[in-house]
Amino acid sequence: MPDADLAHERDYVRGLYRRLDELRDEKRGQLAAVRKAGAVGSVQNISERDAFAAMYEDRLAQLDAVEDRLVFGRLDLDDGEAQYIGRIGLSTDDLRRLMVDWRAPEASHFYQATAFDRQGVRRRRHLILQGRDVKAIEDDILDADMLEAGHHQGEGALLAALNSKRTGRMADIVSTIQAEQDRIIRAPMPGALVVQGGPGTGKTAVALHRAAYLLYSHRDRLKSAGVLLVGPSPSFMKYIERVLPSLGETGVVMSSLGRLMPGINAVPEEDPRVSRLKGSKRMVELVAAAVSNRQRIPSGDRIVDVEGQKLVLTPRQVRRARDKARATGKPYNEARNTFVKILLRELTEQLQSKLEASSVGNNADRSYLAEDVRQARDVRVALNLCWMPITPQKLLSELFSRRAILDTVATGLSGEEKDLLERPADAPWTEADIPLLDEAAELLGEPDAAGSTEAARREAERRRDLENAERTLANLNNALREQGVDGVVSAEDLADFQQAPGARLTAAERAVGDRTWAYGHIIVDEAQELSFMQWRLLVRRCPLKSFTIVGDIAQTSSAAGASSWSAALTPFFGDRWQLEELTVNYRTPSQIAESAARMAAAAGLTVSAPKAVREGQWPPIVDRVGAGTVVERLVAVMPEELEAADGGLVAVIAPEELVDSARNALREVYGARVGAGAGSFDQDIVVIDPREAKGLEFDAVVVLEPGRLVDEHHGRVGDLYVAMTRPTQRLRLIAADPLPAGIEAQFADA
Ligand SMILES: Nc1ncnc2c1ncn2[C@@H]1O[C@H](COP(=O)(O)OP(=O)(O)OP(=O)(O)O)[C@@H](O)[C@H]1O
Repeated sequence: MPDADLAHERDYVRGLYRRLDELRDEKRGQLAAVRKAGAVGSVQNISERDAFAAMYEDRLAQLDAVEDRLVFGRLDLDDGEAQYIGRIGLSTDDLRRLMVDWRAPEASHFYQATAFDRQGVRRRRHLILQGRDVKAIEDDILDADMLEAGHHQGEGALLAALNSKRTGRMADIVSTIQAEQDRIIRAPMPGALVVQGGPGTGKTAVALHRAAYLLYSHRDRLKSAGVLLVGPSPSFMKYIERVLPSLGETGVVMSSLGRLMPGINAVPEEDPRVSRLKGSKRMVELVAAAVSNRQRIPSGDRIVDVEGQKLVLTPRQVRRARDKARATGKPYNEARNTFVKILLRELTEQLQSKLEASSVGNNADRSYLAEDVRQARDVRVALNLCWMPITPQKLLSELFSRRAILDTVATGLSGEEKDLLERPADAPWTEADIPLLDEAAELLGEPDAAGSTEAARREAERRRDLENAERTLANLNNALREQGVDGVVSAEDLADFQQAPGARLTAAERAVGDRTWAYGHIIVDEAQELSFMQWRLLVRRCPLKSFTIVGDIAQTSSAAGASSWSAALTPFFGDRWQLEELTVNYRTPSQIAESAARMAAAAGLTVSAPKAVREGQWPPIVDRVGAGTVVERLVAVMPEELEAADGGLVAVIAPEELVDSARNALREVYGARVGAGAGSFDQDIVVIDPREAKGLEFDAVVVLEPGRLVDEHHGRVGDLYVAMTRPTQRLRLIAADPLPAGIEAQFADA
């Protein structure tokens, strides 16, 4: 009987939360005990205790993170067993399984089974929770025989999720992952997987759940190498930042394209021509030329004074030393050490012969002379002029701010192109500069020898920690097994935990600060926006080329972005990438989705127009208004939009030049309810440009002057397509300028 079913599920779910509480108490107790023991005992004991404490903390954080909707599904199987599916796996003390982690192989049936392909499942049940209580249950009966037993129907867990109000933060979809999405989430890790999908098909959701899945199924490898997730902008990263923690995963490094170089926080590049040029393959040659240009052969002999003796440095000597140093194949700053050593030795020999000849220092100690040469200011200046140690920032800032250098180095660029590259030395770095800085860093290597020694020292220390870790691992794993945490600790984990207290960093934390970190897997969202140079940077960060690449070629708005996957990826992956498609739009109601697709098609954009999963309440609305009154109309219609959004989020997406006036006008009426753009999605009205809107979604969207978003001075068709596909409920366009062709035809009588 249905009500008895509900009572049973409530009871079971109460039991699961009880078990969760028990585990939390247990961890808290263990943590307190370890902390109480304090920092006494041998170094080995203390570091072991630190390791335990850190692991208890991590496990506790994970147990706390899964509180909300801990369990969401149940499968009734052919063999009569009932299997509960939730955010983590839970077992009793005597290892009887209470709930299966959604990422475990057997949980895939929850997402994949259909009436045609039951996969041993008779009934799939969705448990809809409110707090810790089961509010409703919904059944998909896959085995017709079960229909007789009666079943629970509702709006459908998926539709309920899709119709819910947006909060400005993305939520996980773990309870309603659809079969085509699940197949991608669980695809094997090696190689490059490209997920193409139109707007709202769940690409971002799939990317995030795949990160959680890979961390679960390849924990050993990924826990030490880490996963990097790259998105287009800081506001987008903020939008998605809560999803992985809600899935109990905190070990993913999330970065927008402007933050991929540690220590630099780049601003967007405003000029599309600059983005295009700085993103192009030609920059590889330019940066290499800029580096070589820093090695100079003097035009004539140079006299250097060492302790009153005149020594000569000839162009020939310098050339020979340079060639030998280059032949080491080391990066510029590291090869410089060889260059300097050779010339110091030669100058020392010269000094010695001079002293011998003048009989002043016949008995001079050679090492003492070498020190004299090394310390001499003249020598330092002369060597620096030939081969200056340099940082990537200095290299590029001088290249772009001194026309004379640019003219010498950029031989393949036109005058107009060089104009585009020129910028003041103190201008902030833009997103387009980041891959060039990275390219330069790669060619330059460590800026000074001390740095590389430090890196070597850290590595040696880590190797020692690893050996220690292996010794204590057996011990630790036994203890953990007693706590029901199985197989999660590797020697690497322990080595990380055993670092000195200040340096107790997870792989993710260490990776963030290390440009040369090699990730185990990289997930790229909105990947259509990436330039050649950005791809080059990312591939360098994952030498194994294990990538998940999600995006929609039709939504490209960056001038340096891709117009085909093959063109973008072949230079890096050859033909070793696999394409998967997502075909259902979960965000935008069908009337709006179709209107956006017709607009895009009329503008010549090839779109993969996904099938919308639901009908909306409203068709798109178009307001034609008189010149100069767009903002006025916006203010006039806002009450209607807010009412329709019913407490949800309303976004105004406007061409850049209208953003400020629209925001100011709305602020006069709505004050602090109006968000200031990127990262202000806690307010219920936001005014943004299409670039900031990328990847986000809102209950209602008002687009100002859609015609301008497609005109090539302002943006690309992709921008309007992005703007029109952001709403989950309602779309309004306000235009004084002519409407784009594809829209004009649809709303001829508007
Ligand atoms: N299986 C699902 N269950 C519930 N909600 C889903 C599901 N798949 C997608 N969604 C929801 O649909 C919306 C769109 O998803 P998402 O942002 O991942 O799409 P996208 O393909 O990245 O879109 P775009 O390319 O337009 O930015 C989100 O609100 C997401 O939570």
